[in-house]
Amino acid sequence: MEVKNICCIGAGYVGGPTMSVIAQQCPHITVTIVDINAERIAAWNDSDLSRLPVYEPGLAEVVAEARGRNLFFSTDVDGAIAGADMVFISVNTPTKTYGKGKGMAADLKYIELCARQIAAAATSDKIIVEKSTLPVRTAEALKSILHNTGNGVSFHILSNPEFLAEGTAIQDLHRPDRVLIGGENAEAVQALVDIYATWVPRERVLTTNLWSSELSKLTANAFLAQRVSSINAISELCERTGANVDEVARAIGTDSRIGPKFLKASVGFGGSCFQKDILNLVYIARSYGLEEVAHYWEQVISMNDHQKQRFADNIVQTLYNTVSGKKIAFLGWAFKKDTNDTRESAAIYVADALLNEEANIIVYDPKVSAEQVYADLDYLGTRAPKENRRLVSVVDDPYDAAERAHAIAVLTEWDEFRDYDWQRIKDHMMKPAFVFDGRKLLADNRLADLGFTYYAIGE
Ligand SMILES: NC(=O)C1=CN([C@@H]2O[C@H](COP(=O)(O)OP(=O)(O)OC[C@H]3O[C@@H](n4cnc5c(N)ncnc54)[C@H](O)[C@@H]3O)[C@@H](O)[C@H]2O)C=CC1
Ligand SMILES: O=C(O)[C@H]1O[C@H](OP(=O)(O)OP(=O)(O)OC[C@H]2O[C@@H](n3ccc(=O)[nH]c3=O)[C@H](O)[C@@H]2O)[C@H](O)[C@@H](O)[C@@H]1O
Repeated sequence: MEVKNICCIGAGYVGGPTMSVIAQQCPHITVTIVDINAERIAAWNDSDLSRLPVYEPGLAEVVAEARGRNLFFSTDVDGAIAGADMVFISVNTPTKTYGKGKGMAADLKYIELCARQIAAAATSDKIIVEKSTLPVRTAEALKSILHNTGNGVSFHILSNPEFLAEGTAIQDLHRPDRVLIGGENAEAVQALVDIYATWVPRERVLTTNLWSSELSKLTANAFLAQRVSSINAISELCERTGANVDEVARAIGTDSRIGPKFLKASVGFGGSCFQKDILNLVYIARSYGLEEVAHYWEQVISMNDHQKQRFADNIVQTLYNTVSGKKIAFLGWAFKKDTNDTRESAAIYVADALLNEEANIIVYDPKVSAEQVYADLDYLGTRAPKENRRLVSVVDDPYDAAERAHAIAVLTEWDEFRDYDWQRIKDHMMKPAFVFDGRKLLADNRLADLGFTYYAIGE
């Protein structure tokens, strides 16, 4: 089965970069990425590459190479489905906000809509690839919809979860630790293996049954998040005992069974997926009556919520038990460095807790717009949008953020924060000049020697 035309439904953080790399690496395949969001598609087609809707180091170069050659962005979903041999589904699968499973289960309505649209638009046989992160056994539902509502053409369903991390998406896609493909039909599996094998060493392309592939994605995210919650739990103990969490992480990480990666203590993990996927795993376990399994994984989220809350609490307590009317400068709003994505960022929840105490917050983030900051706070619904705009301002110069601030809170580990003129910052702050480092980023900057009162997570 040779694939000549690929359609990807969903031009988001996954669909955009993933398909751009496939197009770059496979010039013989035409890749069309479609989305119902016309504004997003227009941004992907913008001749000014700095305006692509997703910021990822190296992405603009990949798009520049392939766009218009064999990579296309379009709103014509039906047309792209009809012309494709292989259709990737890469739409969002957020946590349900209503009905059964509210706050826990994945909302599969966008997936189902895609399946129905594929069934209606398809006039020839197709391979359908689940690229979105889905609950185990979703392929069964997809199969049922496709076979019962289609035009008599046949569909083979594959699971091909994506493991890229934001901020390093292009590097992760160029050199993945592994590519995972689950499926029942050997020919369909081979067709997708062949695409990846163009640039990924064959031994790194793993094939499994459908259900293992679907479940492996949720499991991978649960294990990764669990490591962050584990080191964050230890960070609190470090703060009480004089141990230093980075030293502990290094000491345990050199054990090859534990490994050094993903052991950086922080103000809490964010991002669109860790929490959503663990909640989904918990929901699935509970739906099979596996209460202990559900409870076990739930703790990863409880620890993360605790970490964000205690970071905010520490700021309030240290500032003499009141932040009312005080100016707190936030360095960073994105959920990690090198991305403009703010979904579930710890900064949102820390800000919310401080705003409940009537703090004034001034945000600086090199890649996040004021609009986005307000949208994130408004989405919580804790207070009126007008109130968020009264209490929070967003600036595009870090030194302006620090001006007359009572404290600085570091929420994202952007490299540039290390290189600031910290003496200049201190000179313009209220005294004592407090820094609360939620990323342990400035531990080597000798802020205490400069006269700051410096607190870092885990020391
Ligand atoms: N963001 C990440 O780093 C990763 C995300 N994932 C998974 O990938 C999936 C997609 O995530 P993101 O790309 O972050 O989401 P996103 O929200 O950035 O993009 C999804 C896109 O799908 C579009 N869409 C929804 N329904 C549609 C329809 N019926 N027809 C056409 N377009 C439609 C939306 O307009 C949106 O632009 C999720 O399941 C997520 O869990 C997996 C690995 C990494
Ligand atoms: O399914 C997904 O969406 C993706 O989720 C994560 O990727 P991502 O959320 O983009 O970024 P990570 O690097 O995993 O960071 C997640 C959060 O954990 C935090 N983190 C990470 C590592 C660490 O040691 N400490 C720590 O606090 C980060 O600051 C960030 O807030 C996974 O790493 C990807 O493999 C997966 O594909």
